Amino acid sequence: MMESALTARDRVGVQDFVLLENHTSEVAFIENLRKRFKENLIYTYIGSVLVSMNPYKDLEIYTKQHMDRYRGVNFYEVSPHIYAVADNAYRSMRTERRDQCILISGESGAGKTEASKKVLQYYAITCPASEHVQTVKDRLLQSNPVLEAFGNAKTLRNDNSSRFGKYMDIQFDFKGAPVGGHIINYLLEKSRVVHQSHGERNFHIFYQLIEGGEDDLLRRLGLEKNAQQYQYLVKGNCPKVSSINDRNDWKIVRKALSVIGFTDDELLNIIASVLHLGNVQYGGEDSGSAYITTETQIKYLARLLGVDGTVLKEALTHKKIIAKGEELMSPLNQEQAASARDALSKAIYGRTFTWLVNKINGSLAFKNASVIGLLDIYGFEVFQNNSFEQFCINYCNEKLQQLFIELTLKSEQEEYEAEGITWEPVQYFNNKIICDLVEEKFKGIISILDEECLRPGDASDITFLEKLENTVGGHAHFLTHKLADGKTRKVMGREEFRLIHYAGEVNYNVNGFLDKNNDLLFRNLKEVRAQAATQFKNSLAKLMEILMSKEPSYVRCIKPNDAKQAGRFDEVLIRHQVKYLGLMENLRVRRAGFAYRRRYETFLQRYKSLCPDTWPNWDGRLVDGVSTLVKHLGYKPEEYKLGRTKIFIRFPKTLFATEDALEVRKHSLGMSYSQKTKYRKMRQSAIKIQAWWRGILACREAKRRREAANTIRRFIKGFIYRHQPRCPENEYFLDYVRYSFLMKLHRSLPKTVLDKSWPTPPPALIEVRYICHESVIRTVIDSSRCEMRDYKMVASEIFKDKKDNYPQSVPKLFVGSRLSDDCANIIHPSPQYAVPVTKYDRKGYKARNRQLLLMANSAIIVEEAKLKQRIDYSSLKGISVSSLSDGMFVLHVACEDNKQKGDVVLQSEHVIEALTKVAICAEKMNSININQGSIKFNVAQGKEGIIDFTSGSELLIAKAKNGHLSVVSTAD
Ligand SMILES: Nc1ncnc2c1ncn2[C@@H]1O[C@H](COP(=O)(O)OP(=O)(O)OP(=O)(O)O)[C@@H](O)[C@H]1O
Repeated sequence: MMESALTARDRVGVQDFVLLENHTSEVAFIENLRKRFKENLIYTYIGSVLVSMNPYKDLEIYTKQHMDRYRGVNFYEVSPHIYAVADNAYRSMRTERRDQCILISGESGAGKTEASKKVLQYYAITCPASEHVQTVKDRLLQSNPVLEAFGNAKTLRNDNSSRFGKYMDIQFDFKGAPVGGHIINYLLEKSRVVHQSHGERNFHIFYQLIEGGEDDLLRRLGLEKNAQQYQYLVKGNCPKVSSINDRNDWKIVRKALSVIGFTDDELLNIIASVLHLGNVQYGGEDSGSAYITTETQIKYLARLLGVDGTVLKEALTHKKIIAKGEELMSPLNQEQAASARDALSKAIYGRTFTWLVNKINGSLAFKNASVIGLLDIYGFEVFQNNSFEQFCINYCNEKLQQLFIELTLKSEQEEYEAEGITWEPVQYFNNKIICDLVEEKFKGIISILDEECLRPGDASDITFLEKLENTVGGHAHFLTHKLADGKTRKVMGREEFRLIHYAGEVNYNVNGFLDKNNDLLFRNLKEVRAQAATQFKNSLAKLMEILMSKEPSYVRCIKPNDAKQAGRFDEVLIRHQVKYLGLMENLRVRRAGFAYRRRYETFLQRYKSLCPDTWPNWDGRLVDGVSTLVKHLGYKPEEYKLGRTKIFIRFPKTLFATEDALEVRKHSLGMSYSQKTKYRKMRQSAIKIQAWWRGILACREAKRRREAANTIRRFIKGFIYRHQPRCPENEYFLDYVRYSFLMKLHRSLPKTVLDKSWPTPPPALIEVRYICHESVIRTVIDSSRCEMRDYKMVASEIFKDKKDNYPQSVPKLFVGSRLSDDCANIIHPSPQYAVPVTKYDRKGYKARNRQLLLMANSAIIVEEAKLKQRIDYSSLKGISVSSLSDGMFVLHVACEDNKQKGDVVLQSEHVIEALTKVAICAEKMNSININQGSIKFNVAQGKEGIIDFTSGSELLIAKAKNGHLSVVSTAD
């Protein structure tokens, strides 16, 4: 639980930044990140935002056990994790029936793709499934390697960098099973197809095909098994990367393509065509016109693309112009032809990518579903030289920040309203002003760019810059070299304009702005140009619309160093990202009012021991309990507010003080319950023995005084009658013997209940026998404890990591009998064990007065008010139970036995214990099925019933609309 981790806050930091005392201090923020990173705690919250540090090493935190730990539990009960975000979104979608989205941002290499993969895996493994669903799950998971092959590349910053923004919808049916998906791609970095910087590569698929492609295939495509042969693959001088195995990846991609349903080789023809296009070379005529010198390439291209070679040649050396209303083909010079060729390559690749995404969407399509969207998009990018791409990416981030602020403020405001707490205005920077500067109609930068492309005359990047100066020159967030003061001029180029984004200043070089992303070929140049940025603006607007309609969760990824090294915390780099991710602004908005809020029951449960009025239990209204508690703790009125269902605490220090007080209190409570019980038992037996001893002593004294004269005679007579029942003749003698025995016992009284060294009592003494009897009982209890320990081992084998409420059963004793909590059942082992249970029928009706009795070596008897149902161990065929934390279980009974009335559906508070005992008594340890989703069972006369299990906030057992028995289990 979040609160319990606070005790170690000095060492491991706080797991929610809202608990930082000085929440406006960037230094404190970074220090907290550092502490946690050092302890491999890569996840930290800012309220409900997850901050994730890339560990650059495999941490053991993504196992099935981890997934189980996060299933159906409250966000704050477990340590921060991407699974908590995934689970929270899933549960909100299920319970509130609202579409969700998870926005993952961060700079290249910060771990966005890994995070979205973890979310997908979480759903693939933990969500219920059917056979049909399995295919969809496979397709969803397999779409990843395909998209990565075509959309990812090795860059200097990340060996597997996504070179496109991705929004993916995962669609779930009414049962919560993933049944479909939909992907939208943004901003594919097409320029990479034709050019790569030093140390970088083209998209993975090219190398995979060349390295891994079968000989036949390569022959058909006219390719050689050598990446060095291809102009488009040699620019970065980096064909091989140690962390990438192209040959293996090829196999994975081929398999994934077939799972998604790509059977034809059309796709590979296109990939090969791009490589051939790259090798098309030009010569120059005297007139300056370009001609093609590489005929082989044209031959392959014509075949692979299914076009006429002559037409293709003309298209690669000419452009279409319209002169005096007539279409004419005008020859290109060598340089123009080369760029036309590259533009064609980019266009082909870009369209293939979109086609691929559409095809994947087709294979995943599903209607009428609830949706969780995953947006994985580059964070703010600031390089030495920033161009059109950075402009688009940063604009996108600006919009996402605007959305974040709007939605966080909105949800804070809504929560305050729902709780009846007055909203206090929050001071924050609203970046709408920057969004407007970029996107406003007619006056915004994008509109000006469109206009410049369309206007007649010689428009250029520089005229665009001038136009910007004239139109938005006075804007507070815009600057150019010309408009800047002397100092700023020194750090700005003449071809640059500066935008003061929410995250900081960025200078953009206008060079190429007009040309970027344009298909130069086959189409009217200006028409196409004019759409470039607007298209992006529109698709971004659509994305914002999609996101606005959903409830968002945020994951902010941070890269700890540029060297891709584990354990290295580069403070400068991290500070930079904290700034560009807007994390301090996030924190400010989240901390504007109250740092901490919890539901009354949770708060009271945790801290009730700190106030005598609320400890051990509070019987009144929860709000009054909390109010009494915090008053007792001395909270000042300005430190907290009580809402309808929650307490709001303004400062972390108030919570810390409470948590520290709890720690002290726990120590003072000291003695555990079991120690106390043991002590009490020992004390009781000592008192009993001492009382006897005192009585006997008094008796002896009296007798001595009264019968001194007869002592010897009585003693002898007593000895003679010693084997007789107590009578006047042996009374004196027996008392003496008893006295001596008890004296001996008194001198060496056993120190613990476990001590078995009781002296043998004289046979005739009833009282002493009783004492010994007790000792025997204790011995039996002890041995039964050993037996219970063995039972615990069996329980662990059956349930550990398989059933959610197994961990809760671990500290609880498995007692001999839960009905009569004394020793009777142990001494008279019939029934051997008894466990209280509730019996349910198919429709969810309960039977009353029930107990499950396990008879030694024979049968299970479910006793009810009117009838007993007996199940012989031999007819018990198996046991089914869900993997969640409910207490339902089904005893499957052989149907050929006519005496039986079908399977028995039971529920127990002590389900782990009950099933362990049943399994052991009936020797069915291997016949317990732990199911996810649902359990089928037989009802009398061959009818069938189904129990569906889901997790939710309240335990509920009821008949569902579909006739099934629906069990909603809670986390605890
Ligand atoms: N949670 C993690 N555990 C272990 N390693 C990780 C984790 N997250 C990221 N990494 C490592 O960091 C590398 C880069 O991560 P990833 O590809 O997810 O970054 P990204 O933010 O998607 O980058 P880009 O924007 O360039 O695509 C991964 O290949 C992996 O080696």
